[in-house]
Amino acid sequence: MDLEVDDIEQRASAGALPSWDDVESLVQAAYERNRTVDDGEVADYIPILGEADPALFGVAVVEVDGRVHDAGDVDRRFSIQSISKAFVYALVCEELGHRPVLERIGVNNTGLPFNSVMAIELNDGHPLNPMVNAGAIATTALVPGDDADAQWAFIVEGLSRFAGRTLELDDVVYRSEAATNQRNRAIAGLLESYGRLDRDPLETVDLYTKQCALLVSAHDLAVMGATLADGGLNPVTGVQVVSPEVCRDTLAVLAASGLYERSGEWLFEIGLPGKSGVAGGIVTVSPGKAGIGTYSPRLDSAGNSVRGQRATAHLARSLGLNIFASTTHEPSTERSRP
Ligand SMILES: NC(=O)CC[C@H](N)C(=O)O
Repeated sequence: MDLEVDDIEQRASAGALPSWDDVESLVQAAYERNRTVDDGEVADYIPILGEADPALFGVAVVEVDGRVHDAGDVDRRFSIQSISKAFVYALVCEELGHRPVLERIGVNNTGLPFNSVMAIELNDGHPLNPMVNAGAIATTALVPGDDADAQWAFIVEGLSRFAGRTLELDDVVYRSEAATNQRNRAIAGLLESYGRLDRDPLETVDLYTKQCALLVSAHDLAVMGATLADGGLNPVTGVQVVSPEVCRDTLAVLAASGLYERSGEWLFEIGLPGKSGVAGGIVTVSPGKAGIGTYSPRLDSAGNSVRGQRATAHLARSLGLNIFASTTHEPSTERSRP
C-alpha cells in the first residue's frame, strides 16, 4: 500500500475534532488532493461491478453531534458489499453477546484474501473472523429469524437504522453476484462440513449476497460510522441502534481485519478501525469523534479502494485521529496524592 501521506503533517491526537471550519477545509483538501489518482482497478469478478464509472469519488465526514462535511460524489449510490459485514456483525453481537460470538466466529486476522478457502482448511474449519467471507457467512447464519425472509427483514431494518434511512436492494447487483458466487457457495458448504453452520448453506449465501447488494452512499457510510463512533447512537436520527459495548467489540474486529490482509498497513498509516467493500466504499470510525465514508471504485489488489484509503489517511493525519498517537504529557508541579 502506497498512501503517499508522509508529507501531511500528523496533528496530535486530541479528545475532540478541530473546529467545524477546519474539518470542512480538510475534507475538501482530502478530496481535491486525491481526485486525479487513477491507480488500481475496478472489481469485475462480480460482472456488474465492472461497469462502475472509475471517475466517481466522494468523501463524507459526519461528526458525533450530527454535523456533516461532504466533498464530491457523496450521494452516489453503490452496493455496500463487504462493509455490510461490520454492521451485520454488530447486530448479531447485540443479539447474542460478547462471548458466544467470540467463540463461534473468532476475532483473529487470517492474513489471507477475503475469499480464501485455504484459511478455513488451515484452521480446522474455523472461520477466524467476521470480516472475511467465511466468517461473514457464518455470522449471517446467526441472524435471528424463523426463515430467510425474517432474517432478511432483520438485516434490512438493522442496517437502515445505522444509516438513518431505509436502504434498498440493488436487484441487478444481487442477480449478477448470485449467478457467479460459486466460491462463496463452496465456502458455506465447507463450513457446513465442519459443523460450523446451523442453517442451510445455500440459503445463507443467498442472504449474504443480498446483504452485500444493499445500496448506500459515502454519506450513508459516514452516518453508519458515526453511529459506531457514538456508542451506537445514530447522531442524525437519535436512535440507539446497538449498545456501546457492541460498538467497542465491532471496532476491535475492524481494526484487526477490516482491510483484510492489508489491515496492518492500514492501522500503521491510519490508526483507525475501518471496513472496505469491493464496490469501492470504505467506512472508517474515529471513536467519540466521527464517521468517515468514502467512495471510489478503483481498488488495490486486496480489494480496497485506492482513493478512499488515501483520502482517509489524509483525514486521519490532518485531523489528529490516529488512536495510537499521544503527546508527551506536561509534568505538573503539583501532583495529587493517591
Ligand atoms: N470484499 C468484498 O466486498 C466482497 C463482497 C462480495 N459480495 C463477495 O462476497 O465476494
